[in-house]
Amino acid sequence: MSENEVTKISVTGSRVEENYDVLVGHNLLGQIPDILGQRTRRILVIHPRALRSTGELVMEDLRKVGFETFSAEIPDAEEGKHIQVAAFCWQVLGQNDFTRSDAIISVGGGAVTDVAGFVAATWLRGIRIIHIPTTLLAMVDAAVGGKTGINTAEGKNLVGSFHAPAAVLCEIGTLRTLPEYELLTGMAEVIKCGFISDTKILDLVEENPEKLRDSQSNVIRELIERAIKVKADIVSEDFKEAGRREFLNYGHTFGHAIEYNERYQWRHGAAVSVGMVFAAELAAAAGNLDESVVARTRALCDLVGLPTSYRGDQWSKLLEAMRRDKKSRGALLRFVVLDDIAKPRIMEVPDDSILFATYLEIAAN
Ligand SMILES: NC(=O)c1ccc[n+]([C@@H]2O[C@H](COP(=O)([O-])OP(=O)(O)OC[C@H]3O[C@@H](n4cnc5c(N)ncnc54)[C@H](O)[C@@H]3O)[C@@H](O)[C@H]2O)c1
Ligand SMILES: O=C(O)C(=O)C[C@@H](O)[C@H](O)[C@H](O)COP(=O)(O)O
Ligand SMILES: [Zn+2]
Repeated sequence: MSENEVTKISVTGSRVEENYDVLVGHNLLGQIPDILGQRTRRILVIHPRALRSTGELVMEDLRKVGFETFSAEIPDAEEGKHIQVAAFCWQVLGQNDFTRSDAIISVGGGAVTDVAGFVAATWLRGIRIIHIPTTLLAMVDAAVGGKTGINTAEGKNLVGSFHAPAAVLCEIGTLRTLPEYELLTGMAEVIKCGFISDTKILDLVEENPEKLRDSQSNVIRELIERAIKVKADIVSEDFKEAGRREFLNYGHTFGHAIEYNERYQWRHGAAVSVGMVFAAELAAAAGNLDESVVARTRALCDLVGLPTSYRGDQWSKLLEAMRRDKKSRGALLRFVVLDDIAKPRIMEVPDDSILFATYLEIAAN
């Protein structure tokens, strides 16, 4: 594929507002006027400080084609996924008379697309948002499926809504400034898509370890597109997570508990990496997954430089956090597990003892 080619991956939900395109490539901002249409006058660009200059470039481009622009600079990473940050954005929208024909653009990683998406979902009960994800993780996952959310004192992503974006513009060039560790944590969600659906992703990662640190490589581009296709396909079928969408939560029950327990000092992708090893060990302990898949999970995460173990003295706190997972039903914990690669299913765990035994498998000494 030539570097300048733009790839379009469509999400095709059952309702009109659940249909949108994810574009991957370079120089995509020119698409914005067509996506928003002629009635849009005002655009709020939400970004963290680290993306200030990118946000300014986006606003400059928008002004040139006649939009009135405003910006909301928000705290970095998980600090941004807070109700007070949403309230600050609502204030900017209110003070500048944003109407239902106006729009928001998010510029940043998954934390920004999550909170900006939540602001868009709630302002006037819903206005349009275009995501410009600037991390690998946000390109392949956070910006794509219309899940928006903020954290509360009790847990991760406990408040949010489903609100599809008008479009997602994955400008590959924005990854040039992304620190290497952030690129690699994004690989956790890419590998997740490999385990739940597209085996070729796992082969590509294993065969090209040296390319994984080069955000502009053809391998990263192919991984981005394959992971987006996995997510777009699932979201098209089950936008509001009534069934198959739960598979996108592979590795997240334990992963979110780590993030919460670490007060968000661990990156999401790093926590999901340990969570995938936990889920693989759980399925193996239940006698449903071959040990070779557990070993492959550990080897892939190791290859990418992602963690595969966690502190061994935190069980009761982790279990308490996992009870608040959205897949729980009453006292019943539910995990996404694999019967094999690309064969995910839900496992209901009525008894904590198998979970504790699994915890011992991933506990660091
Ligand atoms: N809604 C969903 O479906 C979904 C899916 C996956 C993850 N998430 C959420 O996404 C968040 C994790 O996203 P993330 O890993 O992108 O982390 P992040 O948004 O915290 O960004 C990581 C860091 O990279 C910096 N950064 C971002 N882009 C940059 C760039 N181009 N150059 C330099 N620095 C840059 C950010 O400022 C931040 O410090 C979590 O909150 C997770 O819950 C949501
Ligand atoms: O899109 C989904 O659905 C996912 O589960 C994708 C996950 O990677 C993502 O981290 C999501 O935010 C987790 O959602 P939650 O419902 O467990 O909060
Ligand atoms: Zn995730």
